[in-house]
Amino acid sequence: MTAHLKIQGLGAGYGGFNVIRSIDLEVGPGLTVILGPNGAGKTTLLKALAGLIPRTGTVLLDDALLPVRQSGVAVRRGMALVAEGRQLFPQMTVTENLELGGWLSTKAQRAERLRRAFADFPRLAERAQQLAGTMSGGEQQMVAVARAMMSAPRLLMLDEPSLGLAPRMVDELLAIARRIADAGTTVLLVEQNVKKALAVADRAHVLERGALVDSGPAAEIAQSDIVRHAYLGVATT
Ligand SMILES: Nc1ncnc2c1ncn2[C@@H]1O[C@H](COP(=O)(O)OP(=O)(O)OP(=O)(O)O)[C@@H](O)[C@H]1O
Repeated sequence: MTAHLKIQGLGAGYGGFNVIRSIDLEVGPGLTVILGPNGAGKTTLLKALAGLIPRTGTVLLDDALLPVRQSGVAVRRGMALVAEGRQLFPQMTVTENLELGGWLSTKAQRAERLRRAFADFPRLAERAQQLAGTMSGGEQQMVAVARAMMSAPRLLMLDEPSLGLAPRMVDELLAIARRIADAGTTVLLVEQNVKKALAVADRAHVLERGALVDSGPAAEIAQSDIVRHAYLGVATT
């Protein structure tokens, strides 16, 4: 079930302007977090990987080249993205939103995955018939993650899942990401909650102005000067 992503010389941006430049990155099994300040290009990186915007360079998923700007192919190959803002259908129920996540699967697969989603997210099972738009921010984020899991991805990309959520909900969502990684799906997480993200991640990369400036095991990155000073508020001595 796990996936291995190999990115070489990746560039991407908007209207001819490259936001990210020549990124080399490997993402293996477990939970990998991308950290970085606002505007560093984290969302752009995930969008480029998902095939939603043009890119240069190569992206290999389990040694097979992923075509540019073909998000359907990326999904078929096992990649799922939970974008910032969740993008649920607010007038549809939780169940209907989840079923849409299984659009590429058979009816039987969809039923089995829905059963599993409700087992993994009991809070959603209780609210199966509730309209997604009436749920709390944290619950909506859970629906978005559960919906992405309906495609049984081997690589799950999460763009700031904890944005705007209360601390307890942030903990819950990061714990969900950890559980998904432990269950065998490779997870690539973009997160602003640096301390909490580093506590659950296996590996971390720091993106600044479109380039990677630090990479390593999460525990080491948590101790690195760049992260301690710029993101964890530790005063320079
Ligand atoms: N659709 C777009 N068109 C033009 N420029 C864009 C577009 N989306 C993002 N940008 C620009 O690209 C740069 C990187 O944005 P991006 O959203 O990737 O950063 P980020 O690291 O995810 O930031 P944040 O943490 O604030 O979400 C920013 O300067 C942003 O203004």
